[in-house]
Amino acid sequence: MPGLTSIRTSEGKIEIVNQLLLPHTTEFIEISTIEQAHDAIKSMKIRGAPAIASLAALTIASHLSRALQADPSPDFLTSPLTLQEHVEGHLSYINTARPTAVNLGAATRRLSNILEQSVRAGKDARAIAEDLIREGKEIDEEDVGRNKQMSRHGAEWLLEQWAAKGLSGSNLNVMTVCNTGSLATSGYGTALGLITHLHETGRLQRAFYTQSTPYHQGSRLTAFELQTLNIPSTMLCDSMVGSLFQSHGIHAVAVGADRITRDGDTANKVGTYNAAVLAARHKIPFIVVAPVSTVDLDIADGSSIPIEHRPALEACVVRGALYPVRTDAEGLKEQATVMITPEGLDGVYNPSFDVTPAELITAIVTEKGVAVKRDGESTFDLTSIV
Ligand SMILES: CSC[C@H]1O[C@H](OP(=O)(O)O)[C@H](O)[C@@H]1O
Repeated sequence: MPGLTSIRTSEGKIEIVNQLLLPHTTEFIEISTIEQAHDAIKSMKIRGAPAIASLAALTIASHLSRALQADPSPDFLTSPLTLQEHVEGHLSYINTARPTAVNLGAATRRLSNILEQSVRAGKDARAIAEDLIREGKEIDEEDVGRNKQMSRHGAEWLLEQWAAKGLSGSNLNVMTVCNTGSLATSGYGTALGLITHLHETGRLQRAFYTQSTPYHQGSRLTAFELQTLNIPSTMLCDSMVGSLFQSHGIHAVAVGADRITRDGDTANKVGTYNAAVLAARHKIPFIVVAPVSTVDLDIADGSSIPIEHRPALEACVVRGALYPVRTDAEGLKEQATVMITPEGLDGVYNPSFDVTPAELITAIVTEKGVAVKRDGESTFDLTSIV
């Protein structure tokens, strides 16, 4: 059975599945403007670093396709420079939707570079728009093949590690955090793609995944994907990772990434750092699986990664009721939304990501291959995989 999908396009129409409602409701929403794409990303109707990059790129392409077909043509198609100003404005705007995942910025920079090259080449506005449309669609279309490549690289590397330990015949138990499958990408997935590849090649014993609260990417999305793919899986609460490692033979932890710095520090769903510390204690290989577009060579280490803090309310709802309950609970919903004061925190700490230092990461996998640290090194040289 094919995997689930985050985005679908037909006759120039873009639709996303509203991931806030999954798995109990599968509702597709049409995205036809940059503003709608921005809202969908910011409100997490669509999420996952590669998926939000694909939506941004496809929305720009769709916007320009409609402009080329409009009669009369919109003013911004009057000249290359008016087009460049118009598109750069949209790229800057969509880039503000969420700060941590670098893929969104990588996609908008790629479109900006094509725009600049086409303007410098002396092309007319319509030809430049056509270049941007092609590139925007390419950013989405290339994702699935890239994910299958990195998944194979990661799975083969992991099997080699265990074969070297005399476990060549064993199937593997792999734990993951959050959702990094088809719902987080344009298809197949990254870390969940590695798990899928092991399953497809008969080398997976079982997938384990954390709930990944408060959005529940694990219990709502990863669960849905693994069950759809008929992959044997077990869910655990975020606080149970240590207990799992104490009581079960886990052969690896494979996670995605939202931003990987030059030295290999990695921002990913909050709870990833906890799992990395526990994996190190239990000597379990910890693998990051992500496309090259997630690597930010402009940032030396994790201290410079912007960490998104989500609205307090998103962490305060349990079974439909609001928590933490305060004795002065008058208008708690209003209080829940103002618990994080402009000056700092008051009552709810709700970062969406954390940073795992390179020293806790065993391998980083992209579509170009696998990088490991040199003996005695605590950071990576990612040159061979970017
Ligand atoms: C391949 S998805 C990468 C990354 O994105 C997720 O975050 P979110 O659900 O908030 O967009 C999670 O950190 C995944 O590992």
